[in-house]
Amino acid sequence: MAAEEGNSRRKGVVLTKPVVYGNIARYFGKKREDDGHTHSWTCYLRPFKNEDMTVYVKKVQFKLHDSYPSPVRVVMRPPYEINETGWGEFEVVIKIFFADSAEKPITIYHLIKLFQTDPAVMAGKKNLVSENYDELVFTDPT
Ligand SMILES: O=C(Nc1ccc(C(=O)N2CC(c3nccs3)C2)s1)[C@@H]1CCCN1
Repeated sequence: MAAEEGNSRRKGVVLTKPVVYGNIARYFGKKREDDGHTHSWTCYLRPFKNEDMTVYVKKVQFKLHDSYPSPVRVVMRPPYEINETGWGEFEVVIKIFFADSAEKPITIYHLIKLFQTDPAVMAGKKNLVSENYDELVFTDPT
């Protein structure tokens, strides 16, 4: 009988990695003359608790709107974030690639939020924060 093929997956083990993703934004106070941009923003993927994500993340790709130069931005090391400016809200596609090549990449969709009714945010006196909590779940990890 052929020996059972070695399988390095740890059956029945589930690893959960809590993360936060989203953006902060700040109104310039007025439209920028040269390009019409009105806000600076940072789109990010962070661990929910302080931990080194490089243990299990190989790289994080942020796909911006095609009107941005080099819209596919790859971040190899923390902080996994993109700093940009703009004038409107659009969807960023965040794709997480894992150190374990057996793990398929995970895709997260985040709408860049710039506008909020809070007067301090509207006046550019306070950052807007738009973020979500999620958990990356690995079953039978290697
Ligand atoms: O706003 C929206 N889409 C946007 C896509 C890109 C935006 C932006 O802010 N920018 C492009 C970027 C640059 N262009 C040239 C150099 S960088 C600055 S906004 C939609 C339209 C209706 C509702 N939301």
